[in-house]
Amino acid sequence: MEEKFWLDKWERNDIGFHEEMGNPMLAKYFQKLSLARGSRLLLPLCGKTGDIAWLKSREYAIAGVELSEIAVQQLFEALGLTPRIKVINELKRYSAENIDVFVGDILALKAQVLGPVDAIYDRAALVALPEDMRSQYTQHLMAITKIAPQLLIAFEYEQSQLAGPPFSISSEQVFDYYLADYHLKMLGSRDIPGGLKGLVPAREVAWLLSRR
Ligand SMILES: C[S@@+](CC[C@H](N)C(=O)[O-])C[C@H]1O[C@@H](n2cnc3c(N)ncnc32)[C@H](O)[C@@H]1O
Repeated sequence: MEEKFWLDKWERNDIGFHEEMGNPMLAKYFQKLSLARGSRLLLPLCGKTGDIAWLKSREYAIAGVELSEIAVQQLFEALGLTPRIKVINELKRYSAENIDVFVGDILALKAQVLGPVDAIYDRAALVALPEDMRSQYTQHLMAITKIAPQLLIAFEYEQSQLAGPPFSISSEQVFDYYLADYHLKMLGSRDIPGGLKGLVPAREVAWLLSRR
């Protein structure tokens, strides 16, 4: 997907993927990451997800990365936080207590700029990227986090029935991207009520990725 595709979506407020109240699978499976309070989580391609408020209210620290500055402004507004804003090379960093969100392409985020993270929470990030970008994304994500454990939430559906994004990610694809570096466990799945975009039967699948 071109950057413009996503920036235009945020301009038009065409954000059907956004879950104001957060994702139910986060609440269900978060404890599988076994993180101590105060741990820092990276949310790649974070949009303005309600998951951030859920995590912050439980005293976890957040690092997010998002292309759209509109999304990041709206996120800080929703959290009731006034950001400190700093330009760091091609990125902008919006920060407040226990939260840093980088505005720009995740591929431009370097490990030293991100800082240490204890885990990754990927909801609708891997599935947002077309196949030809995914290996670069997964390799980069592992490189900047030293292969931090992940809770990954992906969609599975019959790809021929709908053009992504979100794209369908099969178990085989999850293995292809991550099996060399992580132990993979499918934690569970749920049918999307009414189907994806109300059109195609689909399920949301939660995976736990633990460093080998
Ligand atoms: C499907 S949305 C998911 C957002 C969020 N994870 C959620 O659950 O609501 C994908 C998001 O990734 C952002 N995005 C797409 N490509 C990106 C990139 N290369 N770097 C950073 N963010 C990106 C888009 O602007 C969009 O907000």
